Amino acid sequence: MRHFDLVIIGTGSGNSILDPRFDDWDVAIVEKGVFGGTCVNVGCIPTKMYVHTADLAAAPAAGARLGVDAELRGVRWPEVRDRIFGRIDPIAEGGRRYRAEDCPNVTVYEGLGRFVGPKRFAVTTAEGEQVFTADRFVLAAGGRPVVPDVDGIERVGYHTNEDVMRLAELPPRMVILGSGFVATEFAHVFSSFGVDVTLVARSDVLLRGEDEEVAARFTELAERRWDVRRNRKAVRAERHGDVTRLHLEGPAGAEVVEGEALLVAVGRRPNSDLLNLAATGVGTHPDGRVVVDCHQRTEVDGIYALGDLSSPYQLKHVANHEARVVQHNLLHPNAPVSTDHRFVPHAVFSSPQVASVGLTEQQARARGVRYVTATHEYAGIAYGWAMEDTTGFCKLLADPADGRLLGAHIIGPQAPTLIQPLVQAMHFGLDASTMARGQYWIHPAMPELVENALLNLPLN
Ligand SMILES: Cc1cc2nc3c(=O)[nH]c(=O)nc-3n(C[C@H](O)[C@H](O)[C@H](O)COP(=O)(O)OP(=O)(O)OC[C@H]3O[C@@H](n4cnc5c(N)ncnc54)[C@H](O)[C@@H]3O)c2cc1C
Ligand SMILES: NC(=O)c1ccc[n+]([C@@H]2O[C@H](COP(=O)([O-])OP(=O)(O)OC[C@H]3O[C@@H](n4cnc5c(N)ncnc54)[C@H](O)[C@@H]3O)[C@@H](O)[C@H]2O)c1
Repeated sequence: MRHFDLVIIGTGSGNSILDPRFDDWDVAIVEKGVFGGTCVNVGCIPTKMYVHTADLAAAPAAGARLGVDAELRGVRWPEVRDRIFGRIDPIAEGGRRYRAEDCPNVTVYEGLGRFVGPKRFAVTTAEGEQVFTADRFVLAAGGRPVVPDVDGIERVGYHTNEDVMRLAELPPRMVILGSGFVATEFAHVFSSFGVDVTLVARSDVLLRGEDEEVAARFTELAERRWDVRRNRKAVRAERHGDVTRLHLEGPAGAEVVEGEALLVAVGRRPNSDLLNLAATGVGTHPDGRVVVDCHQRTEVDGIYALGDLSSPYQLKHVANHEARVVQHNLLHPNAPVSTDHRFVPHAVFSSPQVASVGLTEQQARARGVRYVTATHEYAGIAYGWAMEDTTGFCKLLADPADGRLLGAHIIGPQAPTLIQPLVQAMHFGLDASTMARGQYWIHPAMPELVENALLNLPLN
């Protein structure tokens, strides 16, 4: 039986571990699907290529308020789709070819893999079952969309992020089940392209993980744009010809929403259940995440895990960071480094955009943390006037004792870019007053939003 120095399961973030320092290691890479994983193929990259295109499609409608009468004449969906995947698909194929043909120390196994004993792994490939052992494993098997338990849903031909970006044509109407990142980003994309979107939320607000004021503002704005059904439970799905009907239960009783397409976006679960981890003794949390310590080590010596398989964050920048930690710890097991998950930011590329880092106000309250808070609106800065923005704001929470930031939340144009200096301040322990007063802020640029929010904090 073949024995490797290292086996990597999953070619998303796991594939980035191998660099020239591993050239004298005998390595196997296992992939059941498309090379490159979620981010490049069905996640971050294509969605943001669609979001940018959607922002352009939505711009004419936004111009009227400013006295510019532009018109959207159409969106050439097949062209948009083929442009995007014309860039994406060759990356996956190139990545596969590089590992399979140009890396002499790497053996690629294409197929579903699982443990069949302690540090013993089997892959079902086109050539049959391959079984091998290794000293070290990196589990980077990611996650997959959750499909809720709704009667009939398997029969109606629902979509997920894995196929909705490749639709043959735009449907006239789309029902989106869910109200988080994926639901609100695709609602923006498809509605900007002219699709009538109905969003079905189980919760009272959309983006319920955000700071309460941000979630409330986002929900209010979403209701102006989409048909939003909140506090609804989907109970049954059925297909009539080209139309999918989703039966809901809500505060006002039973109702039905319908569309030519149904997109399911109710969260993702780790792929740990595919790996038969019990055979090698790797443990999982009740939600399926692989248990790791601060060095990304599982409970079994020599087996590491990273990314969506083990992380509560399900974000690519977190998976990348963890992959770098695993890379170091494979090379230097006696001097391991730890992951730093203190200030993990995220952004939702919907419309409006949302970005956040650190504690929300409801978390600060629940944890009994002492905090002061301040808000500044885009309408209160010069560039916000230029845009005639009336809905966006930046909200900060800070520690009254030392002025350090505890949390930052932005809803509005360029939020994912505007938040970055606040992420930096939190990481490097910069207090709000020094950050606001100790540097120039370009006038009249958008970061003046952050400057003013910092100055508004009631600190000594
Ligand atoms: C629609 C969407 C948009 C997103 N946008 C963003 C964004 O803008 N910013 C952001 O930070 N994050 C975003 N994310 C999240 C981000 O994509 C993930 O956090 C990240 O890609 C996880 O990387 P990973 O390496 O852990 O897993 P993956 O990239 O999912 O890689 C896991 C790989 O393992 C393979 N695999 C699984 N099980 C097995 C097995 N048993 N045998 C063999 N192979 C196996 C899979 O086929 C897959 O290729 C988005 C996610 C989605 C769904
Ligand atoms: N911009 C980004 O960084 C980005 C974009 C997309 C996805 N992601 C990552 O992918 C993960 C998955 O995204 P997601 O949007 O699928 O999950 P999510 O956790 O963001 O949102 C899922 C939503 O679905 C709701 N829900 C759960 N079950 C439901 C049901 N049966 N019916 C109706 N609603 C239900 C939940 O209340 C929740 O609000 C995210 O948590 C995020 O980490 C990130």
